[in-house]
Amino acid sequence: MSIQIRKFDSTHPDFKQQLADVLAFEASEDEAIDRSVQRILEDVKKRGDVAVLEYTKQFDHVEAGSMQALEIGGEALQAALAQLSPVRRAALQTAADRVRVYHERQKAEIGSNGFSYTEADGTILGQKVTPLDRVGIYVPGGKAAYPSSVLMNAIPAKVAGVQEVIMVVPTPNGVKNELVLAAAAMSGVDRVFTIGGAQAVAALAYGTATIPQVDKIVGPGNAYVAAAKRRVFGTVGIDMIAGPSEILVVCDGTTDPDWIAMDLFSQAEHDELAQSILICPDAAYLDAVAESVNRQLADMPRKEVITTSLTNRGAMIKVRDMDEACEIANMIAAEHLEISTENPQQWADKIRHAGAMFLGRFSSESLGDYCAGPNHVLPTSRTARFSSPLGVYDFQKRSSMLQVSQGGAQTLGKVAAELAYGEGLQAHARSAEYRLK
Ligand SMILES: NC(=O)c1ccc[n+]([C@@H]2O[C@H](COP(=O)([O-])OP(=O)(O)OC[C@H]3O[C@@H](n4cnc5c(N)ncnc54)[C@H](O)[C@@H]3O)[C@@H](O)[C@H]2O)c1
Ligand SMILES: N[C@H](CO)Cc1c[nH]c[nH+]1
Ligand SMILES: [Zn+2]
Repeated sequence: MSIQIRKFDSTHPDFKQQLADVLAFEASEDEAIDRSVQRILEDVKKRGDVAVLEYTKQFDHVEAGSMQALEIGGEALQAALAQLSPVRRAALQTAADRVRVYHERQKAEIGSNGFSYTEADGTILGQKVTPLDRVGIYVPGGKAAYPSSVLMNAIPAKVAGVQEVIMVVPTPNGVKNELVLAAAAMSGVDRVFTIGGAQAVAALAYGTATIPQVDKIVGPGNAYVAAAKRRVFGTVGIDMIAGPSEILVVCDGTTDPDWIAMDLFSQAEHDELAQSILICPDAAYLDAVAESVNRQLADMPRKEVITTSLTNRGAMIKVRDMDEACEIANMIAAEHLEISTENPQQWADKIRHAGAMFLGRFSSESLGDYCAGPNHVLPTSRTARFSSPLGVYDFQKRSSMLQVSQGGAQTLGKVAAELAYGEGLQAHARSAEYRLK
């Protein structure tokens, strides 16, 4: 099996259009997914647990007599943790500790006490920060199991002070991943249901007889999960659209081509719809990476997923220079951007849009996926132009606080009444005027 990754040259007159085509999902595929997700959401909203059980049978091949049978209790979670080998447990603990330290630092940086200030007349204005009451975390599980995603979702929620974290994770053919369950125990998840896809998102968003409705749903998933989150937004909060994984490598042509080929594989192996792109000013280097891709493919267990992903959604782009590479990187706004160059900071300074930036040859994206500390739940499909990594801030909300003194009511009352009359809103005006002396 060999891979032909499409090659592009930024000097080609149609390059902008070619790039747009590379970045777009097949529109028809997207619409078909959205239509089927809409049906599933409506059905779960109407029929609750019964519909979730049916879809779980259809998509995950798990037949359960009741939704309770799909809940994994606290004891089973603790047992999974206890049964890990010492080496694996230590690795999980190290990752969890590093993720916690990073998010505690983030919480300290963004603040959780709000603020207030007092004006000369005694009026107090400010903002109160409150953790969300109950959140749903989606942990993907269709093609691979993601213990690391349990940590990345649950730890910032608990650091923020969320009372109740409800996790959903599909278990295709009923196969439970012990490391996923152990990670749930380690990160303090409160309840776990083995359901996935749009039906799990619907159950969390609308609530069923068994699954409590949450305030917000966070976490990554495949295109069905992403479409479902998009549709339930408004009924519940969502963090972002974190769909099929993406990696963009900007390289100056001096990193070992085998390293870069493997970095491209690392995201391609997630999903047929994952996207891996390499940009470099050196055409010979792109050829060397293409050769390495085909040489190393033979050793990859997930060959078929990698091949489909790289063939359909992969790209190699020859650019004039590194400045142009950064411009294109900003247009792509990838989930992960590796800047594999000498002095990477000078190029990072030119990047405005990326979910996470990995600077220098030793910062492989995979370290961020598991244990470096920053969150691996990141915006995909160019939404890094306006979205941020999952963080403590996603599990907090803010309320404005106003305590107007009698003196303040005099000054503000006149201003408010004048503007209210201007808007034709009598009650607003009088409500302010009643408090004037
Ligand atoms: N952006 C991030 O932070 C991040 C992190 C980890 C993983 N990921 C991505 O998460 C995704 C995980 O995908 P996955 O498939 O392994 O697991 P998943 O849990 O996201 O999806 C599995 C579910 O998809 C549903 N499904 C599958 N085929 C369907 C169909 N034809 N119709 C309706 N529903 C269907 C099923 O309900 C199934 O339970 C990958 O794309 C990976 O790249 C992203
Ligand atoms: N790369 C994924 C985010 O796109 C996260 C992950 C988990 N495990 C391996 N990788
Ligand atoms: Zn990954």
